[in-house]
Amino acid sequence: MTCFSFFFGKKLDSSAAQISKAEETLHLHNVKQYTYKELRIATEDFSPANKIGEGGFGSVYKGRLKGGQVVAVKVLSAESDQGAREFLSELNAISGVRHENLIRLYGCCVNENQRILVYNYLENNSLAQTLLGGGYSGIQFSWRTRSTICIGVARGLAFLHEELQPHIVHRDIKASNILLDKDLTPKISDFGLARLFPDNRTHISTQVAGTIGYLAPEYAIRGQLTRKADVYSFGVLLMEIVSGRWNTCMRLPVGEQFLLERTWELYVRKELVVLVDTALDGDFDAEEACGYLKVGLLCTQDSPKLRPSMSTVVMMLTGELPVNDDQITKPGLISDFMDLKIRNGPKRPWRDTSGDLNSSGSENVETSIRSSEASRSATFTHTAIYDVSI
Ligand SMILES: Nc1ncnc2c1ncn2[C@@H]1O[C@H](COP(=O)(O)OP(=O)(O)OP(=O)(O)O)[C@@H](O)[C@H]1O
Repeated sequence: MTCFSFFFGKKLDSSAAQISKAEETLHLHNVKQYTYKELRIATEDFSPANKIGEGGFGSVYKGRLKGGQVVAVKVLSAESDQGAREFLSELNAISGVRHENLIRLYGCCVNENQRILVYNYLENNSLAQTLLGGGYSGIQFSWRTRSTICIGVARGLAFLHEELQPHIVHRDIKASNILLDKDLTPKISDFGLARLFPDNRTHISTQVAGTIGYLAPEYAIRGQLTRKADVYSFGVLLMEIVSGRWNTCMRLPVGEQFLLERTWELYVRKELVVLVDTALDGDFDAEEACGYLKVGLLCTQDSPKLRPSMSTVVMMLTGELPVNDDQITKPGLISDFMDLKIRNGPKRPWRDTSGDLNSSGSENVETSIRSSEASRSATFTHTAIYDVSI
C-alpha cells in the first residue's frame, strides 16, 4: 500500500488519487513519503533487536534504508483520527525546518491509520541516557563539551522561537529530547509533534514525574503556553547539564532533592559553585559555570515576562552579554501552586501566591505525586504550539 491511499480517511479511486497526489506533491514538497514495505525492510520487520527506544509517542527503531542511509524510525503509538492530509500538512510545516541543532525529519509513512516518522539517526543517544544516565555511556562530558551542548540547544531553540515564521514553541524541552550526534553536537528532537495528535489523545510523556520538573508553572497550571514556557524548561535543563543531576532526585537528602530550589538557595547563599558536577573533578571555569547557573535562574523566574528570550540566552552563554545578577528574581515553582491548591482546594489553583517556599521534605514529595495527574492533563491537553503574546 502506498502512503497516498487513505486521503480523507477513505480509499480514493485512482483518478482522484492522482489529483490528490499532484496537489499534495505541490504543497507537501518538504515531506518525503516512504512506503510501509520500505520501512519494514529497513528495520527488519520492526525487529525488537533494532528497537532503540520507547517514548510517549511510540517505539523508535534503528533502520537502514535501501541506499544504505541509517535512520531512526518512530512508529507513533496513538492511532490517529487525523486524516492523512492534515497529518502530512502538519509534517510539511516541520520537515522544512533545518538547523544544526535540530533533529532532521526525513519523511514519513501513512499506512491506514498508522503514522510513522523517519529521522536522521543520532549515534550518541540522548542527554537523559548519557550525561544523566549514571555514567554508563562512556562519554566524558568535560566542561567545554557541556558548554558547547548548552549553547547548541539554546541556538536551536532561539531558531524555533525567533527565526521561524510562524515560530514554534517546543513544549517539551528536557534531557530525553536532546539527542547527540557522533561529535556530541546536540539536536533538539520532537519539536512540532504535539500538533500531530488530536486533543483528547495527545502524547503522554513516559516520565511524567521527571517532566513536571521542567514545566513552567503558568503552563502546567493554567495551560498558558508561550515561548517563555520553553525558556523555563531550558533553564532547568541548563542546571541539569552543569550539575550532572536530574531536576528531581528523591534519593538525595531532603533539601537537595529539587534542583531548581537548591540552585536558588545556593545562589542566595552565594555558594553556587557547590552545585557544579563533582564528576568534573574541579576541572572547569568556575566563573563561567556559575554564570550558566545564573542564566538558568534568569530563565526560570516566576514571571514569564522577566525571563530572557532565547537569543539573549545564547549571547549570555557565549559571553557576548554579561549575566546581570541584579535581574535575578525568585524562580517559579509548581510546588508553590500545588501547595496552594491543597490548602485552597482544587477550584482556584491558579491564584497567585507570595508565600514562602516550602519545597523540601515529605509533604512536598506527596504534593508532587498528587499533582502529577493534574499537571499531566493540564499540560498535554493544550495543543497550540504557535504563540504571539510574549
Ligand atoms: N533520531 C534518533 N536517533 C537515535 N536515537 C533516537 C532518535 N530518536 C529517538 N531515539 C531514541 O529513542 C528514545 C525514545 O525517543 P522518544 O523521542 O520517542 O521518547 P523520549 O523523548 O525518550 O520520551 P518522551 O516521549 O517521554 O518524551 C530516545 O530516548 C532515544 O534513545
